Amino acid sequence: MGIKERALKAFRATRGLGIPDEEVKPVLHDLLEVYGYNWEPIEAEDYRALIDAYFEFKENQGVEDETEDNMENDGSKRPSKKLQCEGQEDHVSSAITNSSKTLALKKATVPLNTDTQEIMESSQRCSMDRRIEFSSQPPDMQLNSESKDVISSHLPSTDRKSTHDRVSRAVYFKRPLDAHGSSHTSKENGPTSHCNRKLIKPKNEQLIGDMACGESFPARRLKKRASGIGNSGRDLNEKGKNCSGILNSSNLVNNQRQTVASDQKRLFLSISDITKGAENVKISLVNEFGKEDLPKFNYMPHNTIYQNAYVHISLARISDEDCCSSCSGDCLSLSIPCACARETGGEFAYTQQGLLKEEFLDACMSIESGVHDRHLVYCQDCPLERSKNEYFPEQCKGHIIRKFIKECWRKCGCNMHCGNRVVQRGITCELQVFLTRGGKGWGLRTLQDLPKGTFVCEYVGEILTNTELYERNMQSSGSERHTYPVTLDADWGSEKVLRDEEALCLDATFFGNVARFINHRCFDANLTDIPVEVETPDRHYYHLALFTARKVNALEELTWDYGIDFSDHNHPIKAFTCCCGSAVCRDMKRKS
Ligand SMILES: C[S@@+](CC[C@H](N)C(=O)[O-])C[C@H]1O[C@@H](n2cnc3c(N)ncnc32)[C@H](O)[C@@H]1O
Repeated sequence: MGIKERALKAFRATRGLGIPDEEVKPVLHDLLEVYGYNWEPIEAEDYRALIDAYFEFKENQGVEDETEDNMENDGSKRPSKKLQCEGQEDHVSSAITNSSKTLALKKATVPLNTDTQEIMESSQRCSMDRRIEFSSQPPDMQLNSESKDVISSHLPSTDRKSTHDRVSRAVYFKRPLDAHGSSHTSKENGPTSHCNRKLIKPKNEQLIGDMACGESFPARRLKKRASGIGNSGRDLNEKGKNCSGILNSSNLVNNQRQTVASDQKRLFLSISDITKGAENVKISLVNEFGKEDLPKFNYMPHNTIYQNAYVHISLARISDEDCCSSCSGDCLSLSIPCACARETGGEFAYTQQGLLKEEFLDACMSIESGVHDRHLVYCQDCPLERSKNEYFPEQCKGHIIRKFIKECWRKCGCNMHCGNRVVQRGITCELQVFLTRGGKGWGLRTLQDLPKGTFVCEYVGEILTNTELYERNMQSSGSERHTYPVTLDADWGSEKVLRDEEALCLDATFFGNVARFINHRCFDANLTDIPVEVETPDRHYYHLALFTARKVNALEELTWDYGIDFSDHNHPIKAFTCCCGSAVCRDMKRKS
């Protein structure tokens, strides 16, 4: 592997912990010097030595700053830095001092070059006369074998006011359904008063407050080098035990790692993989503020039926018209779109690069925004309305007729690398759950630049009938309102009569994937959701895939317009006060 590639991999690893590249670069420089430009000890154990050196550096930097101030004032000695965590102090500095694994870094002889190229150059300049004292063993940052799962140990304490969506997608509702069968009347020219969105071209969101790692460690070059960067030999597990319930209340999965830094009494909590190995990629979680409990849910990479939902998956149900059995290889290389593409409106939705075609994406977004024709259908016997009561006193507000993507599947003759199989292959982007600022709780961000049309993840949850969701909501107390259900109503406009067990939603409250962390943004969200048919032609069940609506930069929060009508005061469930920060926020209450 080339040096550039190695440096990039190192940045990727530290980015996963919310550490900005600019800050880790000088540390990497120093470490390379220390290890005689041998990358192996740096790369070992997921860059443990580098991560530890970085946090050591941050601590020492703080100590240095304090010392310099103190010495200027009264000439006193450097105070020992103590870990402070929710009111408790942990004498980390003594652990560092007493450690037999002290790494004495010699002062950097290379200038503060901070780009990869410079790291390459200095790496190539490797000289042999460096006198280094260090232990080859990186510190043990891993939690012990008692550790299991921190995710399931805490309930989120964020203000989880109940939300709703009166139109379709992200519907937050609770209403009983006790009748079977429905008929729909298309009223495409009917009123579109509620939630009547205009098409607003998504533009770069201002990153106010949500680039958490950038804020915690300001992106500035490190002017001072710590004299004692390196292995501390500190026992983070011990520290964890001293650090309130967050770390000791549960067992952690072996490969999950928590880092606690005493940076101005701030708790820096990090979990390396909330998916517990269930996805193709690891998805980390960081909390730099220390004021939030961990989310409590079970990570699940695929939708799963809770109980009564009717989702019939069988090869026999897939007719010849619903698959491309005579294809082979990659369907995208065909001159004539295959049968699956014909289901997607006569052409493939994806490009050779695996992105959503711009025209397809724009068409989907314009349908949702209603800039052209909103394609609403109003049910005469809406599954949500069937049992009108105090929870749903109004008439059906209409459902958007949406464009579907149809992916190739098992009965098709093509292979798994076929370009018409994107969503079914799962998450490939580098994502991170982080604690947002400004009242939104946890959020999701990308750690890499994402071009427009990138598949990010699907919205995964328990498949519930609307009745089951209603019953769930009835059982939950006011403070535990479910705020994660999404109605699968993209095909409710068809002539098909929907039985209760076919009127479905996805609830990610207890079981779900990373999409449950995606916050709402009015109008100009950077993600959009598109229904995807994969394993069954029955469109009352489908996958809800989230794609980038524009180019999204690394570290930007990923957002999705839930479609909430904040002005609908009649709705039984009060929407949350929107803190999306969009210039076109629909929550007038918030604006005023
Ligand atoms: C699907 S969850 C998103 C993840 C959530 N922030 C968390 O901490 O788990 C939806 C909930 O997040 C919060 N939320 C999402 N978007 C918001 C926004 N723009 N303003 C305020 N709260 C928001 C609301 O409490 C909402 O009920």
